Amino acid sequence: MKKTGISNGKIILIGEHSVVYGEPAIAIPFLATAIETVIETTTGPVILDCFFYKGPLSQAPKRLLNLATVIKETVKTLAKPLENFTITISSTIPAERGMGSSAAVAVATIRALFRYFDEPLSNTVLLELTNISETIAHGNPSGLDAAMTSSNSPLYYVKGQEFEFFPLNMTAYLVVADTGITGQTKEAVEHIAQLYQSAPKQTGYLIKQLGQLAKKTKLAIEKNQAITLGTNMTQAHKLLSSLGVSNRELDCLVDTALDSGALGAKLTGGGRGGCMIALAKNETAAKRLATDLLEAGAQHTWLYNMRKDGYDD
Ligand SMILES: C[C@@](O)(CCO)CC(=O)[O-]
Repeated sequence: MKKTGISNGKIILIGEHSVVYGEPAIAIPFLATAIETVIETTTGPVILDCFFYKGPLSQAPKRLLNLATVIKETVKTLAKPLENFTITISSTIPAERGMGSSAAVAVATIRALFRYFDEPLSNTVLLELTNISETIAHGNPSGLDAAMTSSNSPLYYVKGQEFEFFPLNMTAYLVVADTGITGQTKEAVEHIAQLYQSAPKQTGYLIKQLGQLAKKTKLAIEKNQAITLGTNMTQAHKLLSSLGVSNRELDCLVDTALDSGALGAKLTGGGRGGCMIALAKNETAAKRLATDLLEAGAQHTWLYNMRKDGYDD
């Protein structure tokens, strides 16, 4: 027997980090990237076959602790024996680039396991199990990555509140550019937590500002106001920079994007590496931006047509 589970990448448009503190965030599915987990019947111990490792699940390296734990917890939830199958994971979501790869791996694998054992999977259970993995990966996840990598509609997200999906429907393009440097989400989240302790007033102020921008951004999207969206993105990047979660490479790509006519630009995801996004008014401007970003050192770029709520390449 063979069963499959899938998930997609995600892009945070606005509100990363502040979402951990209860402020709203807006994320969009990044269907250009995906993860597929295949579970196949074999005999003997569970075998894991993925990007970093192939071998018995029980001997998986420490960097796969979140994945190994979520597999064990899922099988426990299903009350099934942890043996006699092989888990093969393939991914086009670049790892540790702020695109939600850790949550997406968990989502695809939980889905595959539930299908393999022919059990229905509720969204609540899916998100609870994914957050076990995310807690190991990030320490204090907001739940946004789990919510977005398991869905293909744009989401206005507030931790602990009901999900608010909404149509993007904007006449604009995003260019997503990968610095090629692995992001440090866990360190960045911990850094802000420490900052909150050492400078609560200043940190709280910056976090609130990010929340305000997310609220304004939702209105701008509803009114198809690309210029306002761009301005908010650039403003958010400045706030995230002040919180210490940008780095030289991200700042350089943001500056390049703005110099080359982007309506706005910012880091996306945990920061300190990973990806940035830039807003372009149309496809021609987006293609020019992508070329300039590659020349400035980006390792890879993707174009995202916000009108079609999908992507173009
Ligand atoms: C940095 C963060 O806001 C997003 C990481 O993709 C962390 C989280 O929401 O759990």
